[in-house]
Amino acid sequence: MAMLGKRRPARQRSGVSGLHRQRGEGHPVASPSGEEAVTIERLAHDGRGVARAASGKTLFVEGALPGERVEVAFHRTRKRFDEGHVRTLLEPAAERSAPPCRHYGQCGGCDLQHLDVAAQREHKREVLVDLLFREGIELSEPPRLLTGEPLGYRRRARLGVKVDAEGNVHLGFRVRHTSRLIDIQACAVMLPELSTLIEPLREQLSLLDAPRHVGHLELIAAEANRAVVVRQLRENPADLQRWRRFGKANGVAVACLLGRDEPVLEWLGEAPALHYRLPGRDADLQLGFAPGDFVQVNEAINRELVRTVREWLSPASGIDILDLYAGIGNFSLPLAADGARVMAVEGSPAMVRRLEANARANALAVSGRQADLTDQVAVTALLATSHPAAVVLDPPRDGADAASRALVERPVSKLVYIACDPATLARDAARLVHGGYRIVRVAVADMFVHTSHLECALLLEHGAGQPSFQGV
Ligand SMILES: C[S@@+](CC[C@H](N)C(=O)[O-])C[C@H]1O[C@@H](n2cnc3c(N)ncnc32)[C@H](O)[C@@H]1O
Repeated sequence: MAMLGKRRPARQRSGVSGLHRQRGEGHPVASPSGEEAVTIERLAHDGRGVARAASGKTLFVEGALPGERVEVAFHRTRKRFDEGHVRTLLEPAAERSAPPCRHYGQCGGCDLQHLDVAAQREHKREVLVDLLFREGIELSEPPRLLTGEPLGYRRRARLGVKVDAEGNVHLGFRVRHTSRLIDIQACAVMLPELSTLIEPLREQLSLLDAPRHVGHLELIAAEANRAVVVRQLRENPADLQRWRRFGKANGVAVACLLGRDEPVLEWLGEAPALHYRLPGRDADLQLGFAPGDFVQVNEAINRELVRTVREWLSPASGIDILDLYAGIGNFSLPLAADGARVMAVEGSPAMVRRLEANARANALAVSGRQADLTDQVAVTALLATSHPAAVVLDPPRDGADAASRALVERPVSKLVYIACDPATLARDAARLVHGGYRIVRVAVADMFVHTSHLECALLLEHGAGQPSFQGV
């Protein structure tokens, strides 16, 4: 039986990771046009190509892939590295793929569309492996990949709204690294039923008295309906009336998030029942949510993630599980349906209420608690009072520094750690492994296809006995 997560002294590996160059060496040369031409050696964690510049410095190149010869346009010089983008593609890599979105290259949303999807996934696996390696954890098996459809997967998106000096209204996403908006007509990674709202929304904005008072629009697709949340910075009754008409004409629920400092949500019409479904042991589970609640953005991958957590914890025997950073019960409810007794802890009081309502609606005995999980004393107290056999930990990007310390102080037999930031996951995993846990399963979920972001999950075990890793 292989040990998946092995401790070794932490050391730097390569400085960058991901796909490695396939041909040529990284020597810089001056091209006939006088631009600097380089061969890309590998992909950085953020999806940029990495080469060595003529100056000897490391060069990060947006839009470049390992093995490619590219002419680079420099846009920033720093002390230890330079940054640029591809001016001319001299020799493309075999993995280069035609970006599926017409806004690629300008829109800052998807930075990996030029890379074949299978290679994107391989890169994401390597990023996680590399980050763990740098923390002193060497995996003996590659992470399991959880994949879904590469396009049309986003069930939520926030579009920026800006009015320029000429009074033209812009609706779209930010240009990478800037606050500028690029107008978009459609989005290839949004669910089609959301993407088709973009043009009607642009037209609607142009009809408003005060489009400058709209900060952004949030588009939400639920199981049975669609909603648009208008971030309305200052009230305008005539515009609210226009939004009501927009909702009726387009078959979407419209809400206003009104006010600057402490905005209040108001539905312009009957509040819709927003929910999504998850498979449960005996029947589907229905999870209600409200705008502002955290909801995993990719429904198919979320289902895979939930299925994986259930499989790893196999809670049919009625074990006690503590779900930390529980949201509206995305993991708590399916685990409770499998037979576990779940205590679910979440920081947002509104989401705790929603979680409890979801548990009641699905006839499941999940107890909800509100707590700040960045408080180590609070997490230790939760572990002491609930005596869980297993913990699920799904923190935001900052990771779970306090919770991982508490989990070392009061170990549990099984711990599933889910993360949208692999760097903070690797940091916390190092503490847990140092504190006596072993990594026995690893998964990378391609939740954000065509971007360099990744979701990942670890199963860690504590206590006697060898880990029972059986392959991916
Ligand atoms: C990545 S989401 C995961 C939610 C849920 N597990 C799911 O899969 O939908 C992280 C959750 O942590 C909550 N959160 C953020 N900071 C927190 C804190 N300091 N204490 C407790 N919960 C917090 C957020 O409200 C959010 O629901």
